[in-house]
Amino acid sequence: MSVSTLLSVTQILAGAAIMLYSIVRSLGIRSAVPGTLRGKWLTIILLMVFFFFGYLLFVGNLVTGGLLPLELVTGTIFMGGAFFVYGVIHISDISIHEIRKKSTALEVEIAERNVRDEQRLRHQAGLEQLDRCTRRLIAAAADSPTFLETLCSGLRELVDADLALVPIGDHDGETFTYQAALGLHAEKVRRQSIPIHEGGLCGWVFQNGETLCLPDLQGDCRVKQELAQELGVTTGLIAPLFQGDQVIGGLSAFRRQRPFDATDAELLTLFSQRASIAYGNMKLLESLEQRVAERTAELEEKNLQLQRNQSRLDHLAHHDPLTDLPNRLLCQDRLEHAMAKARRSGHSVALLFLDLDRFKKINDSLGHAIGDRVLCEVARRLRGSLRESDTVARMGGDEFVIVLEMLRDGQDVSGIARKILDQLAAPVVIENHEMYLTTSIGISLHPEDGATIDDLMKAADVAMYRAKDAGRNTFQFYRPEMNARTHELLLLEGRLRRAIDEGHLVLHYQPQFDLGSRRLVGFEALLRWQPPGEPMISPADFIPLAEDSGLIVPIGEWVLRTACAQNLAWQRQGFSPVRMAVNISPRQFRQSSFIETVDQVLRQSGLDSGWLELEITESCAMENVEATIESLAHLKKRGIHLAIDDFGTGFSSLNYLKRFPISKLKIDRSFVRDINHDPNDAAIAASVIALGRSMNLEVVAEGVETEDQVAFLCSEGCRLGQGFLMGRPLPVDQAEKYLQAASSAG
Ligand SMILES: Nc1nc2c(ncn2[C@@H]2O[C@@H]3COP(=O)(O)O[C@H]4[C@@H](O)[C@H](n5cnc6c(=O)[nH]c(N)nc65)O[C@@H]4COP(=O)(O)O[C@H]3[C@H]2O)c(=O)[nH]1
Repeated sequence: MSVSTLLSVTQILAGAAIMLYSIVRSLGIRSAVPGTLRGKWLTIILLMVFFFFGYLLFVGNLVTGGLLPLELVTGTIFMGGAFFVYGVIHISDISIHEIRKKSTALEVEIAERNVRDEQRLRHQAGLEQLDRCTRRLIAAAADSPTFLETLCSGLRELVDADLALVPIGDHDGETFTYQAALGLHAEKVRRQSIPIHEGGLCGWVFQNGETLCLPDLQGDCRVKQELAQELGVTTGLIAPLFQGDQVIGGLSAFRRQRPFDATDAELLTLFSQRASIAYGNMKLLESLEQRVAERTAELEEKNLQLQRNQSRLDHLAHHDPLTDLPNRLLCQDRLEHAMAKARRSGHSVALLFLDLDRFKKINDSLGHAIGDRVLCEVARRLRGSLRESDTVARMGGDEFVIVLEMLRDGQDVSGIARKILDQLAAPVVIENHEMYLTTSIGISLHPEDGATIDDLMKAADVAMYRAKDAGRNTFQFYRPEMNARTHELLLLEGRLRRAIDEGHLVLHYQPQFDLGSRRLVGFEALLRWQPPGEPMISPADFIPLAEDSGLIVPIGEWVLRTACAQNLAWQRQGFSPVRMAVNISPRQFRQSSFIETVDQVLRQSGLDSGWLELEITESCAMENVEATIESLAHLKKRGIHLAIDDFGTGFSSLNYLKRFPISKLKIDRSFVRDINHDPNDAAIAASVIALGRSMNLEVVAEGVETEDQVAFLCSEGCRLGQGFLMGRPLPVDQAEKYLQAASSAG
């Protein structure tokens, strides 16, 4: 066999083997072709070369008529065909494999891309949800509870949790409380306080301040397994809430299925960051609001206080602080309204002016504290006697005013005035002191007695003085002629002032005797007002006026000076010295300069103080007893004699009497007058005499007009007397006759 035949046979056999292999492989047997042949393009090019070469050989053979042996051509063609078959089969095999491979890779890629897309979508949706939740949070930032509830519901929606919890750290720093809880068994944990170190996942976040995603709770030591089982949750996610660097709470979410993943964790982290800021803002707002609320409350309280103070001030401005009755201001206001109403309705208004009789004595003898309580009691009784619509006001001191509205006639007023007198008649008992009060009431009516407040007040005042003149404890309606009397008094005051300046005042002297021996023992200086060409004016008519106007002070000093000078003059004329008694008015006695005045008068006149006797009335002595005792002591120290005048008419307390450094009591002439006819007067006179004797005091009976009176007085042991029987008050020249008689009698 030739080489070419051998080559052809070999080619045919190799081609057949390759074809067989390719066919078998194409039937499913894995290719054992070396990897280098697997290159698709290389295989096709090789096939094309072999096939083309074979074709050229074949065509060349045909054309040239057989340049090459047929076997070689056939073998080459067969070989090329085999390779072609192999190539085709192998390429298709390679392509299918590659396609399969690529398709798998593509599937994986598509799956991955889907997952990524899904995650991106979920992330995107989560972000949108996050924005919505954040907006809701900001909108809900009114107060902590609302905020935390909104936060919790946002958390639940954001990560689709079955249970959402918002633990917030407590003030103690040791515990936290589930301030909000939503979802599965939320009520079990809501408002529960738990120590941080026992707080499971929530406790963990307080300690670590990080987001923690636990796809599977089971077996994790940070989780309270029993609780997780009880709640039926399998996966958890928690993120911290911060304020500055400090963890102040957390957002925790749990699900029963579908483990939480990184997207959830990322969303929750973002949400917790925003929630931290919103929570901080809310807290700031809350504290601001609280401060505003506190400040507002403080201001409201201050405003209230201001209003209370204002109304208290208003009240004080219009009420008497002692009795809480309306004061003068409010009274005038009410009177004005009442008058306006009366003008419209045709009714009358009555104004009652009340002045308590002798209230000063209570005040002076029992002290101001008791005096004040008496005034309160009077206020209470007055208020109780009248209708609610009537006004009772205190004008000051012991003066009260009553305004009665809508009256038909004066008859109504008389009834009310009587009722008031009756009400006040009941004794007032304060601290064991039983006091009997009376009052004098002056009444004026509108429109009859005055069109203005001033006129009405003046009219009621004038009527009140007439009630006093009429014996007190009564009421008087104003009458126009009363004004004339007031006018008269005003004129009198003017004239008295002129009388002092022009020397129209003179002293008369009334002798005082020893009733037994009828020996002259002294004189009492008595003031007289002698206007030129007019009848003499009685001291009883002008002394009260002088007392009220204060003129009594200069007048009294003049009397003292004149009486001392006269007594010394008589002594210098050679008459036997006698004592000169001078009346001292209460106002004069209360002058702080009184002792000084007496000293000065004695010094200037040169009269020995032992020949001067000062008389103060019983009521004057009892006004401010301690001051009286002190003044009397000073006078006594100077050797001046002291006598209590009008004894028996006042309310002397024996306790005080024995403390007065006096030497004489003068029985008031009202008791002496009926001494022989009225057993009461006789008893009083006898008692005063006995009292004087027991206290080692001289007793002088005033107003002795009959021998019977002398006999009675002597029988009771009264040594001294003064009266028309033995001598009237006389001018100097006539008084001297008594001195002459006494001197000549030796
Ligand atoms: N019916 C009657 N009356 C008699 C009798 N004996 C004396 N009198 C009057 O009784 C008054 C005695 O004076 P008095 O009690 O101190 O009462 C005095 C005294 O309180 C006061 N008074 C008089 N002069 C002064 C004075 O210089 N200063 C002060 N402060 N008061 C004076 O005026 C009051 C009245 O003085 P007078 O009118 O002078 O009235 C005198 C006198 O005239 C009598 O037998 N029958």
